[in-house]
Amino acid sequence: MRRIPPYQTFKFKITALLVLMVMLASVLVGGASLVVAEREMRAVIGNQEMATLAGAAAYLDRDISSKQQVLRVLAEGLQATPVPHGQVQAQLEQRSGLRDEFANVAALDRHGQLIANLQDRRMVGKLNSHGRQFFRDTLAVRDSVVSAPFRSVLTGRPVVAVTQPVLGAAGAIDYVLVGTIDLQRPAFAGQLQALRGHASGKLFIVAADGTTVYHPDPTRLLAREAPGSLAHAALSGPDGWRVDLQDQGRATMLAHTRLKRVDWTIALAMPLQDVFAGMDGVRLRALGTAALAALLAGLLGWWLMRAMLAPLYQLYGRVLALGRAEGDVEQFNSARRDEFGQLSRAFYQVSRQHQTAERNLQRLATTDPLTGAHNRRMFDEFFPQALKRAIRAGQQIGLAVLDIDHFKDINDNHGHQAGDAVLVQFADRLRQAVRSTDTVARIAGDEFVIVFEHLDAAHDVNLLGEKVVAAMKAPFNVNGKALEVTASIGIALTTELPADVEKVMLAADQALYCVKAAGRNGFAVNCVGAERMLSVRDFGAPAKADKKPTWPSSRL
Ligand SMILES: Nc1nc2c(ncn2[C@@H]2O[C@H](COP(=O)(O)OP(=O)(O)OP(=O)(O)O)[C@@H](O)[C@H]2O)c(=O)[nH]1
Repeated sequence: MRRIPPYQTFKFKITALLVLMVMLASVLVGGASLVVAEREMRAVIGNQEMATLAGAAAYLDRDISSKQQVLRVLAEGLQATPVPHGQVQAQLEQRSGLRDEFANVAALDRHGQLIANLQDRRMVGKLNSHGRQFFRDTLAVRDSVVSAPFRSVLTGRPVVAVTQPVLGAAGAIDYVLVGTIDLQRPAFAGQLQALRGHASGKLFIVAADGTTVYHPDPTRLLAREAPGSLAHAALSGPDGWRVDLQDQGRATMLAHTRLKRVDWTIALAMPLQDVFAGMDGVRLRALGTAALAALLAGLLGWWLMRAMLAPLYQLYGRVLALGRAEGDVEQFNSARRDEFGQLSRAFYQVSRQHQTAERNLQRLATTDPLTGAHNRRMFDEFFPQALKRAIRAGQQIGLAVLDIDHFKDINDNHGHQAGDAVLVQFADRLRQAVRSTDTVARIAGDEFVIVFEHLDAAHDVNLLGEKVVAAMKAPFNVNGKALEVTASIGIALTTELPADVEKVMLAADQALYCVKAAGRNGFAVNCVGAERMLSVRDFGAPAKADKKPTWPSSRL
């Protein structure tokens, strides 16, 4: 039988299906978990960034607030003991702590004229800041203001200014103290840099008008941010974080919050790829786990399939053995309660039906349908073998050829059906007359044969002929009518003959011919017996009962 390629086997297909299903399930579950985890992680990271920014904003608010406080305390001191404008410079220089707090502290009279400058007293009188917005605002609100960032004329560095008006005795503004904060001073930049969190994070501060207050790239300081930039995005939305922005072609997470003391927004931008770098590893591990699970499932599936399909392979082996006539169909009558048991029992039933049909066919092929006796075909197969068996066993075998006398007349006078009924009864009587080991066959219309087996040498062969003749003595019952039926019988014996089928049959035929020639209704063992029978009839024995042959057999 043709061998199935391994990849076409049911086992392989089920295993492949199992592997695919496990992989699919792993990918689906893993993928869904990753999506959820990623979303959760975004929220966690976003909230972390917001907390960082809140800390940074609080730090800046405190810083500016403390600087305003320093100036306020200074202003209150100067108000308590008013000094002429010319001595303000000396007052400032006496407060050594001011240099730690500010890049520079200056004083402007009500017209914006520089009346004191801590960093460089030579500038006094040479500068007027009347046009500066923070100066005008301070005069307008009569209180401390924080300026927009600008480049200091005095230091050339980007700064913001914190102001504090000093009031005169009449309550009017006498002069304005201006403390500048260097936006590039290392302490300020260092603090903000430390707050940016992720290495690739970019922390920046932008004023409400779009001017950059702080940026890790010094060239961006004081620059106006264009619409579409991250700074613009931070200014345009409420405090919070988002992941839908691009920065230099890279998806970016932006968190931003407004300061309380000044109208600044502090923001932190980070490439999403860096934020979720850990997720790539998780993704890879999830994939690896899925592949490993699929492999294990495949191996387990293969092993399970082998174990589960073992009964099927056993069944297959039994069918093959049965095909080689090595097995018994009974072994398929399985008691298993599963599908394999069902299949085996179904095969068993079909095989049994097949066997029965075969036997019926065999029987039909070897049986005469009218009389139920064996037919010519069976006799032709059987007799040569019976002859051989008898010769091997050193036994005699007798072959009787029988012909119903004047059967044509029965047909003609009583009808064909009556003829059939005679044939059936004739066969029945023959079977009852002989032993069960003897074989009766109908070989032509009204011609029968009997094979007598297991005859020992001393057996009186005449008894065989007598038995058959006696069996036909009683009238036949045909449609309620009694009918006298006789037969002519020619018998041949093997011990007297060479073991040759043709010759045995010829001898029996010759004996039959002799009986017929002698007037029918009797038997002869070979020809001599027929002659004796003829002589009996010649002696005038008209009644059927008188025709019983009592003579000994002769030899050819
Ligand atoms: N009813 C019936 N008749 C059959 C059957 N087969 C053959 N016959 C008839 O049997 C008759 C046989 O006749 P024969 O053997 O020639 O002659 P017979 O009348 O027996 O004459 P003898 O043998 O010389 O006594 C024929 O008429 C056949 O048609 C059958 O199955 N049924």
